[in-house]
Amino acid sequence: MSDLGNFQTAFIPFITAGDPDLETTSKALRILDSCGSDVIEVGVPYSDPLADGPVIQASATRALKKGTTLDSVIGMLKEVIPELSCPIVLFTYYNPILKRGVRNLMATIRQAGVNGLVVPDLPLEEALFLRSEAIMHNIELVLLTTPTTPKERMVEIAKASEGFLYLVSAVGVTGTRSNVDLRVEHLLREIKKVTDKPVAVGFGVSTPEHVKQIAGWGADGVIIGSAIVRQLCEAATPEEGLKRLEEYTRNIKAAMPLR
Ligand SMILES: O=P(O)(O)OC[C@@H](O)[C@@H](O)c1c[nH]c2ccccc12
Repeated sequence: MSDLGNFQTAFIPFITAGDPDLETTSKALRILDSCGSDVIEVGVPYSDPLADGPVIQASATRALKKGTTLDSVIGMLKEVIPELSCPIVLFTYYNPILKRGVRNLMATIRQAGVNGLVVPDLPLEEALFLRSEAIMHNIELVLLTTPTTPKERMVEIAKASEGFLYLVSAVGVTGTRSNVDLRVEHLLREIKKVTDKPVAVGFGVSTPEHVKQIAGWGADGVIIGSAIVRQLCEAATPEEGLKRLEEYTRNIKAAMPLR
């Protein structure tokens, strides 16, 4: 994944697996892929998503109520990944990994065809252990840095992150904001001084204007989660949700500037 969109700022959508159901998720993955997503983050629903705002929390709750588990998500991915052209990054909190066992998880997701992993609540001290296990299984562990991460810690995170670096653009939880935090421009400049790895910006992004602004500041990729999840969950039926998803994704992709 270290070659995010070479000629165009990369579009990285996030989707909660199992909301409204796993069959719709697999159809949504095909749509996101065919509409030109460069990487897709697939979220494993979790009961205590501390970093998530109301939209993704509600999405995880619905998926869990449908009985979605780490195993059923991996089973669905194993089916659909061979039909996709873009890499898949599994998104899970740390607890389900510890319960399953790090080595077992890495081997299982690799075998399913997953390329990368994001663990939002992973402490940096434990990231290095997880990173070595991930590398052994040819999985890229993507790390996150935030507007409040101290400079020296951000340098360590940038060095250790595989694939790309996730720059969280805003303090707080996920969820669409009306404006992108202007500090992102400075943060991107600071990060680009210490690493040549691609940097993708997420949190609060939802409109073509946001995307153009972030790309104009030099981001290699833009991550959109809550606004993607809303296309599906605000629709009356899964079919209508998939139509809304396709329309929204084409809109955003069209706004991605060439670099
Ligand atoms: O929902 P937003 O504001 O578009 O932000 C992306 C975010 O959803 C996705 O990357 C993500 C989902 N859950 C997370 C938890 C922590 C960090 C990031 C995430």
